[in-house]
Amino acid sequence: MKGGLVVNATGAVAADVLVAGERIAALLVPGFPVEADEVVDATGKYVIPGGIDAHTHMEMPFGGTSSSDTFATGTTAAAWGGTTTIIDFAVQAKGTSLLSTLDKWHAKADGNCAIDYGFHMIVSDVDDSSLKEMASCADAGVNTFKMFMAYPGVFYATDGEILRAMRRAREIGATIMMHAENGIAIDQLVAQALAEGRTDPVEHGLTRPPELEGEATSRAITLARVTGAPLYVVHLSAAQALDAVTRARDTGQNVFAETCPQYLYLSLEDLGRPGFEGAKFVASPPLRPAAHQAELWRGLRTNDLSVVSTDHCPFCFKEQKELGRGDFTKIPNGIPGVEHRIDLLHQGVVRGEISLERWVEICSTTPARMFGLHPRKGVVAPGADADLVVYDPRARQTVSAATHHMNVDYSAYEGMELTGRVEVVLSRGEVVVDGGGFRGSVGHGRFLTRELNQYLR
Ligand SMILES: NC(=O)NCCC(=O)O
Ligand SMILES: [Zn+2]
Ligand SMILES: [Zn+2]
Repeated sequence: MKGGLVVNATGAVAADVLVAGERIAALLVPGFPVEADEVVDATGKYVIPGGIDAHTHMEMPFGGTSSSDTFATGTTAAAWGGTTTIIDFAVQAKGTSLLSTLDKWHAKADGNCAIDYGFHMIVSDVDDSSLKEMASCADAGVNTFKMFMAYPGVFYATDGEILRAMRRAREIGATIMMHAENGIAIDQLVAQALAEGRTDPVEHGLTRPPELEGEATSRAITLARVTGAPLYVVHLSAAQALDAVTRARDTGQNVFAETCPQYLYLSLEDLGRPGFEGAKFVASPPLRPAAHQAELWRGLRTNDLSVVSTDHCPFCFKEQKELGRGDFTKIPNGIPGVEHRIDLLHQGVVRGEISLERWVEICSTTPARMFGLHPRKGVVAPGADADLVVYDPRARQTVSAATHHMNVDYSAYEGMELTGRVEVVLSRGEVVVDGGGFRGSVGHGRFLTRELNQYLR
């Protein structure tokens, strides 16, 4: 790979990148003579480590349907967008074991991914047997466990259950990931809305106010402090929640948080689009009033938000979001985005919200460290996997469902004009995307057993 500007979280340098097999062999002074079978011209472009999307939901069962990307289609779309690793959520169905859940997710994903992948585990039953099995999951390379303070009757865990799981996480060196919304209070607001005949998609946002995300985030932080467990707050959307994370981090507590592109670029106004259009934007936590966005960008700059993941959870507008016409509570929750995270965050660089290095850090390096993949992933350096992206910072593109590769019939970012585009993508040394074409193969992606959170060492 010749002529590019190699951008790592630690700095940018003009260098040629020599790949041998699946790994990066050397960074060379530009033009240093070397024999190579194939040369990728990166002149005038950035060479960055492949993106790591630490929060996706492929083929995820939800409300009687399933998210519309399979591991094959979703990981292919991710590759198009410069993401070379995903970490997806295995979902424990109530009454089943964590290890059988892992088997189930392996059966879906193994041999079907175009890029490398790992799993987190959603714990739905907090009982003696699940708590015991958390250690076996960690041994199997899955040491991050998501819990929900929302969705009573489905995934919801009580404070007592959260406390127990956190104690166990602390014991085995695992991290608890939290969906922090006060689901009990939300259910009351939802019941009131339905009783008053308020059924449109915008009600999804109005019945999940940001204060209830702030409250749940504070509570999760308190429980984590009491148990000494590290906490990773997923899909943080509200300024109130960010305040709580900032305060905890200022005291030195091991609290980390991610946000998602939808919370940086979309707002409650989108949920309120005319007719049933708003259903395209239903996810939990909901999109917030636009004023929250500046706070989230601030959090990304100050590292109070450490990671940007997509929470990619696509449901087709025509057949799946439709399930909630006339009752917003039945709209499957989730927004597609795995293909556009790198490009959307690059707009932050273009607008001066974040530096070039910070873009790489939040999209690749920190997720690699947070989820035990560094230095194999997340860095352009000798010895690392040759997961590389040649990024053209000056190309222009318009996002559209007509041209995206995700298996979903709409784009939440339809018509958005972006500066910058992924040009070439390598996954472990194989060219998987080259200009206008996909050259990868489903089945190339390997399961990644993950080590401990490297911020805790
Ligand atoms: N976020 C969302 O609405 N759907 C995916 C499941 C989750 O992350 O809570
Ligand atoms: Zn969640
Ligand atoms: Zn999610």
